[in-house]
Amino acid sequence: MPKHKIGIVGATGYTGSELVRLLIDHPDVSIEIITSESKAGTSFSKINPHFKGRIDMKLEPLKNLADHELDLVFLALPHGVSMDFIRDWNPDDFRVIDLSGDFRLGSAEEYRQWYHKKHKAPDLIEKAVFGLPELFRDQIRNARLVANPGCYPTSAILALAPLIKNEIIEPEQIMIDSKSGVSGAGAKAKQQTHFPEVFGNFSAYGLLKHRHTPEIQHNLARYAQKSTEVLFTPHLIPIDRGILTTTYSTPTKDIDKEYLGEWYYSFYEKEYFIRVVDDPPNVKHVRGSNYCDIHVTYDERTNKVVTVSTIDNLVKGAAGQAVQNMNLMFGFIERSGLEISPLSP
Ligand SMILES: NC(=O)C1=CN([C@@H]2O[C@H](COP(=O)(O)OP(=O)(O)OC[C@H]3O[C@@H](n4cnc5c(N)ncnc54)[C@H](OP(=O)(O)O)[C@@H]3O)[C@@H](O)[C@H]2O)C=CC1
Ligand SMILES: CC(=O)N[C@@H](CCC(=O)OP(=O)(O)O)C(=O)O
Repeated sequence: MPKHKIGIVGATGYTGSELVRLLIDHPDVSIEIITSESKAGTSFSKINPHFKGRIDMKLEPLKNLADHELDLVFLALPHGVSMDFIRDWNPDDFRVIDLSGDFRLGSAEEYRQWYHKKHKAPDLIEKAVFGLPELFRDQIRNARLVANPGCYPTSAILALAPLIKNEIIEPEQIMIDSKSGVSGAGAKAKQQTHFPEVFGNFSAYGLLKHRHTPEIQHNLARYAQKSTEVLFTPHLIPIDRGILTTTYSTPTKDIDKEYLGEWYYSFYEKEYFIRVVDDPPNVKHVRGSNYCDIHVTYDERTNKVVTVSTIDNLVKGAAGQAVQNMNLMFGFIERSGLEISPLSP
């Protein structure tokens, strides 16, 4: 079978480079074009010397996309920039997986409220499918536009879905506390992510107003068909990649700890990338891989269900999940190109 032709827009960024890393070894696709505006004309391996001899192709400007007959384009662009591209896109030309947050929420109004910008392609919001394969697999298969989830929402939604689906917890009293490595903030230099600011430091940010709050609420509600409310606090920690998320929720009924563990095992039994684990996982257990490790327990003293989950923000939290979505959209084996063992220690 001829290989499917793909393009990666924003290939100089962290998630774009990670897409290149995963897709050069994918058996069923060929990378036809990788783009950058600032580094167009430069070879990819010149910017990323670890790819020398692996992928030396030149970065091209976005406008060259039209010179290629593509089956699918990954957009690894900042939010706000993605919707400019998608606004002018003809869905009959190629399918799109957007790694930004532009199409993950429920409406243009919600987008304006949390992103503080007017949405430029509001009619496409409803047509986009939230690309969390474990929960929305059937819709992803037929989608022309997939909104790849944010990294924090991936770790939180996967940890909470079994509890919400089976009405084990109150869906409107959920606390979520997440910690992320610095690559979550992207490759562009910013003061908050500058080495002297981050090294030896640990800080909370985006308190009460981080845009992943509605993303988690909206997509959990969409999955479980009930309204949810979460209080989400992200933190920046001095590691390069990885996210650890802890959730606290109140049970709706008496809880049997053993039943809880068994329910998680059975809920994710067929999911290759979800590992339900007996002890709290750490970020090195998933580093470089597409796994999400999840631990669940119950505290009788405070009557709270607690989950701890970990992902690599650039893989299951971004590029790996995008490849998993592409595999579904093209009818490939879902884990094709993603059977990567974690790098720990
Ligand atoms: N980092 C992470 O862990 C995660 C990121 N995401 C999302 O994925 C997307 C990409 O993130 P990330 O890779 O971290 O970001 P980076 O800042 O590392 O990279 C952004 C890329 O976008 C390109 N770009 C920036 N502005 C423009 C523009 N105006 N026109 C065209 N190209 C532009 C840059 O190319 P150049 O400057 O070379 O032209 C660069 O290749 C974002 O929406 C982010 O929120 C989602 C989940 C996790
Ligand atoms: C550490 C850090 O800064 N993380 C990013 C989240 C990365 C991500 O998933 O962002 P999108 O929703 O924009 O795709 C942040 O909090 O903005």
